[in-house]
Amino acid sequence: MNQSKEQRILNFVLQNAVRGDPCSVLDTIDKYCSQKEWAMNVGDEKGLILDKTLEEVNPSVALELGTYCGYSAVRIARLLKPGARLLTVEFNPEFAAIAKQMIEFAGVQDKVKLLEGPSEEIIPQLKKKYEVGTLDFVFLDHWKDRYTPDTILLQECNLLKKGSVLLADNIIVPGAPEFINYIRNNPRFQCTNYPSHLEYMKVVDAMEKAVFLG
Ligand SMILES: Nc1ncc2ncn(CCCCCNC(=O)c3cc(-c4ccc(F)cc4)cc(O)c3O)c2n1
Ligand SMILES: [Mg+2]
Repeated sequence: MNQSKEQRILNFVLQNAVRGDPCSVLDTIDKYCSQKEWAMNVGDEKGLILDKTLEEVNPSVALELGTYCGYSAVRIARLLKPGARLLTVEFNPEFAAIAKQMIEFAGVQDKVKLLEGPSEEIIPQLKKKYEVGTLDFVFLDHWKDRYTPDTILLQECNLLKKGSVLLADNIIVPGAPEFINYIRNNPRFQCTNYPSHLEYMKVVDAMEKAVFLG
């Protein structure tokens, strides 16, 4: 049974990156996915926008929707202050297994909790089952047509507070037009667009930041 692309990415990291060094894991994934096989990691260019947003917010509790191979989970966790934590949601069991190993190899497992399941099921469990009060930061990188319903669900579950920051990937490609329409016309959010490029490609993409005004 031949390997999946995600397994090949993990193996390349295990063989070429430095265990316990998150930056080397990120650089190694970027090297593989730009030179050998494209994959839907947020990547190095949009990754810098993610980094800058995280440094502004300095979250105590962060949520990621769509873990994939764990690239952005490692990227986020490496910037978290002591005691801060990331909850990351992935419903594909094969991807979750890959991401778990990636997160452990990078040495950020103590900061990251990987939750397996669809966001629509996990979000309503965050307060009681995962002892979340409110979320300081949410990275949306899962099904693009789930960005809006999950943003509404986060509000309904009282998981956002004044100042909570959402950052959404792939505003142009694959695109999240319904989310953009929802969030930019919602007076409870202050939006900022960050033009960029699709990971590892010369294709235009963008990220959208939305600050919850309470
Ligand atoms: N509800 C729920 N709950 C939890 C979940 N966990 C996973 N999922 C499903 C996530 C499925 C993958 C989402 N990501 C993308 O589709 C994506 C695609 C591209 C892309 C592809 C081809 C192109 F030609 C160009 C661009 C680039 C990106 O950066 C992307 O992030 C969940 N869903
Ligand atoms: Mg993405």
